[in-house]
Amino acid sequence: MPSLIHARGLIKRFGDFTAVDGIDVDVQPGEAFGFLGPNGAGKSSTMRMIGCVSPPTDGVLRILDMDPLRDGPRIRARLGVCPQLDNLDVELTVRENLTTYARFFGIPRATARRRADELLDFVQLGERAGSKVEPLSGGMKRRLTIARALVNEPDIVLLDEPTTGLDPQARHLVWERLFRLKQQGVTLVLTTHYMDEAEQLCDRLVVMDGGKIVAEGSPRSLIEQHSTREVVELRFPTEDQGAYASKLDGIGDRTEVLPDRILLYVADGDDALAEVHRRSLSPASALVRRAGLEDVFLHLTGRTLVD
Ligand SMILES: Nc1ncnc2c1ncn2[C@@H]1O[C@H](COP(=O)(O)OP(=O)(O)OP(=O)(O)O)[C@@H](O)[C@H]1O
Repeated sequence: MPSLIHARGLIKRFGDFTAVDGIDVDVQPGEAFGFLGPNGAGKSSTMRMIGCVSPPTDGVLRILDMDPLRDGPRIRARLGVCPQLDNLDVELTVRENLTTYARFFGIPRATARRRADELLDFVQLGERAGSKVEPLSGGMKRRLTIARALVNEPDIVLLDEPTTGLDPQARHLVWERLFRLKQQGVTLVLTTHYMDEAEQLCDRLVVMDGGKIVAEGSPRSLIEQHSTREVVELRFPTEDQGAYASKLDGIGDRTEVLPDRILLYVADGDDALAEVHRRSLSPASALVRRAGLEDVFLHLTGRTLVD
């Protein structure tokens, strides 16, 4: 089966600046695929090319086996798009936001109304169908935007930073709905700079930095390839964490010195912490945790995902 999204050497330039620098991507039907990277990595620029609203500068891009330059409207009809900033119509009610959008796709009025009600139930906004958009919370607006993206029963749903700006409870509710969609076999393509979001939702992801893909794989395989199993986070009572780094020599595979803490990459965190104490070092705080995608990003780029 051909990939739903196929990119080779895909480039987006703005004047002299290269925002997306020759990336290769393949997304298969039913997959939840992620672009993980910090602000400015080129994720949104990539999504806009996939969404057929920004033409590639160079390279190959096929969406649903069509050419975005020639077949933009036909492709867009089969995409659901949830942009980074909610662009709901505040003049309309919650339900009208869906039924009006459905009209763009030529969906008959009665079908649109039925589908709108089903989708509002799905995103748990059924009781708000008749209310205006403005008083909804950020999480509700995001769920409504997701419902709107599903109105045309799309083959691919594009979500640009689906939970940025939401509080933890609202994020979990969005994740839970997206997980349901995934279980229904909907192909999800999302961008995020939250490693927990990528770990929760993505079957496969690419890590982007400076317009390039620096790694690709499932969250688990990326962590296995680029990190030890556990990490010990040590905070020493000093302005200069680096002063302690040499005292930790030989503990674990690798050490990362951050402005506010030192990370020890180790197979067994408790053993490593015991060794720290044997060396008579007294960190102000010590935490043993499992390695995650943040550690992968730090290892590959020397930087953290969220500054
Ligand atoms: N229309 C534009 N004109 C000029 N530069 C742009 C334009 N759009 C994006 N850029 C630049 O391209 C780079 C990549 O931006 P992009 O929005 O794709 O990154 P991102 O990974 O999605 O980050 P964010 O999370 O901030 O959206 C940034 O340096 C941005 O300033």
